[in-house]
Amino acid sequence: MNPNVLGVSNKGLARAANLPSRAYVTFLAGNGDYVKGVVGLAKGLRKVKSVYPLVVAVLPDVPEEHRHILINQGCIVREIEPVYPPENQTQFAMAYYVINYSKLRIWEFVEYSKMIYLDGDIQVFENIDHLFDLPYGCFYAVMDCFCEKTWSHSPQYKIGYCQQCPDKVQWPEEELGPKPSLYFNAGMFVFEPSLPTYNDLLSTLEVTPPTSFAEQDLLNMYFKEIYKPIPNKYNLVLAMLWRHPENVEIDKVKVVHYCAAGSKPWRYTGEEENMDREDIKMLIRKWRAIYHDKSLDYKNNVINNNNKFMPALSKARGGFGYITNPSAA
Ligand SMILES: O=c1ccn([C@@H]2O[C@H](COP(=O)(O)OP(=O)(O)O)[C@@H](O)[C@H]2O)c(=O)[nH]1
Ligand SMILES: OC[C@H]1O[C@H](O[C@@H]2[C@@H](O)[C@H](O)[C@@H](O)[C@H](O)[C@@H]2O)[C@H](O)[C@@H](O)[C@H]1O
Ligand SMILES: [Mn+2]
Repeated sequence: MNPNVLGVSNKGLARAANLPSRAYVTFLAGNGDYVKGVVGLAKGLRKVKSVYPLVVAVLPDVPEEHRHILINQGCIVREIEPVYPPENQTQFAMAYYVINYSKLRIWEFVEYSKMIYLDGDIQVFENIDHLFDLPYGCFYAVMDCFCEKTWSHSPQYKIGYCQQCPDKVQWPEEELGPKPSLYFNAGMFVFEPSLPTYNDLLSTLEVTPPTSFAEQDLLNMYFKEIYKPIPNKYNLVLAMLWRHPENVEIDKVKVVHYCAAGSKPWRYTGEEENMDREDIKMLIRKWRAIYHDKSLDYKNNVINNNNKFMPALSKARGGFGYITNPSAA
């Protein structure tokens, strides 16, 4: 019986069964090689024994074959419609950033009370399930860095100011007005799906002129009042290694974000600037070891649990590596 017919949502079922309705979520667009990033992420979460499923929000252009690869890796694949920004002449920092507005659809996944969003070019090397227990009502993410060329359009970059080292170059308030609010990298964040927030986000998008970092700029503006920075170890933006090494304790890093130019592990050649660094090569090796580890494939991790209750829910909960009955997956 579909729980909704009973007038009880999955979230209601989760509460009734005292199960937290939580999940990781990532975003996949196109028929290119980012699917390898998502497979790596799926296997990485399994390696660290996360108890929550990974939902993959896919655009319609993601081919069936890629969707099956992800389902066979234990992911919950959800198709979303694209979200486009208002007509604009913006030069995004990267032309493809325009598709990243579609990430905003994940606020519609209200069967989950809390989700952790992770870009497909992220890897989780240590369990971060505890972040789901952060207090409700805030938006948690790691602060970004303004020192890469991708920021050359910004006043911060032009004067050499970065929030990662706010005392190095003082922000000239009299000349440029108040210091910018803390700004997060939108490759990883802890959030609460909500239809009112979703509808308000999309309405805000319709009246907001697009800017260089697309949905990342919009999210920073929208959640400014409730944004709470979390430590860099939860989303190591690779540029931090050469821009702010004093802020990085590599042995304590739990999550690595392969966002620097040339650092996508599935297409890494080592030719781009900074890509011949020993720490980069080590992080690429770590990612590839997980990606190629067959023991981390979903089929090798099927665990029957005592699915005595909530068959609908347990399927919805679809543990990550914890399968109720394989045929139901
Ligand atoms: O062709 C693409 C480009 C991006 N993405 C998704 O959008 C996210 C954001 O893009 P990206 O990570 O390349 O941006 P960066 O963090 O490097 O600026 C990726 O991680 C993927 O999850 C995708 O699926 N296909
Ligand atoms: O669409 C905008 C994107 O903006 C962010 O990427 C940027 C940002 O981190 C800069 O600070 C870096 O300099 C740059 O390399 C990196 O690509 C997010 O990682 C990505 O998910 C997405 O939101
Ligand atoms: Mn990314």
